[in-house]
Amino acid sequence: MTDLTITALAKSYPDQNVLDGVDLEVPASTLTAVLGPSGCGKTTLLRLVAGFDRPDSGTITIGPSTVTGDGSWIPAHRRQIGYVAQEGSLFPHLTVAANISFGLPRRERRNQIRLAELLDLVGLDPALRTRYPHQLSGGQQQRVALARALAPKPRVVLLDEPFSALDTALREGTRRAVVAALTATGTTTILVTHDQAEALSLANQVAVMRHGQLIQTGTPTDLYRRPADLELAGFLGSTVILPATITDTIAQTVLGAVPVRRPCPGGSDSVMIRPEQLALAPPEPGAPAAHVTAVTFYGPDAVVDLKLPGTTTITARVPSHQAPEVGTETGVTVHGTATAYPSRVEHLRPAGAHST
Ligand SMILES: Nc1ncnc2c1ncn2[C@@H]1O[C@H](COP(=O)(O)OP(=O)(O)OP(=O)(O)O)[C@@H](O)[C@H]1O
Repeated sequence: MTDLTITALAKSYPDQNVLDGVDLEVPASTLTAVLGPSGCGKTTLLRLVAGFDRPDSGTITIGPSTVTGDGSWIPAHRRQIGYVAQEGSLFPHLTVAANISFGLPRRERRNQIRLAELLDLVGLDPALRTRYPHQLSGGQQQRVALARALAPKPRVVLLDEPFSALDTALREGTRRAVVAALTATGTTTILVTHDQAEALSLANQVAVMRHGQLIQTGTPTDLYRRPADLELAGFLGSTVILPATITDTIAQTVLGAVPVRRPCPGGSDSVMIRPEQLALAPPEPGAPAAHVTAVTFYGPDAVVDLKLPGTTTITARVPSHQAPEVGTETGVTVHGTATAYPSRVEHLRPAGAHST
């Protein structure tokens, strides 16, 4: 069941078209990440859904109600929406308990059981209830902000880059606590982020925004494995792009025959794989070997720069304990399938292959 539907939404400012025909369906009780670079229109989209701004055209429907468009306008406070901003949204002069209770209906503000439930939901120690925001870590503050947003049992929660101000150590635990609370309450959620790993790891559905349009919407695995174009492939992660001759569903590449996920309408002469799909092993006698030109150690894994016969260079990502020595020769095999793209000369190095 779809809980939130956005149709042909457009918004411009005097000097700029910010949203240009956005369509999005967010299924009930799921988390959709809207992913895009800074300035692409993510916050504008959230503000229109929340009812803080009006669009130029288009409709927004929450459950059975059209809240914007088709002659309807439901103000922000009647949309049953919770909003969590990047940082600093707590009232500095109120305790944790008072901040969270502020989100409760007036008759429930003294309900200590509900307050305890909300603290538990977001994984906060009840002892923190008497502290003020400046006495909390950034991660604790964001959990309080979420508890306050969830207090009135909203239909939809909007998260505007809620983890981006946290340092790496706090970010992971806070993300997990927030998603656990949203899942436990079955809340329909939109998260906007410019962080690919965050979108891919947290969301049920990812919608990628570019210049005010959603260019592809799908599950995280779909997007990562079958991005709509090579620019999006590179935005979502590192790529290995190889020239290929494709017959039916097999691509002949410098690394041998690789199965292709889907044929490319109009033909194709390049395929994309991810660096972690490359496995390195001692070269087979007679088989082409690659020369290891650099190894970058990242702890659990390592990035290995390889020069193939000719002048082609590619990059593999392997478990760090399997990384070969710089200067040695290695065999390279491709695991899994590749995605085919129409010829895009500008994405290829003069040598004919490329990895980012
Ligand atoms: N009130 C406004 N008046 C004029 N221009 C605006 C206004 N609000 C946003 N913009 C412009 O619209 C564009 C999109 O802004 P928006 O905040 O939606 O992007 P974003 O993707 O959320 O970026 P970020 O990740 O940096 O927050 C930007 O170029 C911004 O300068």
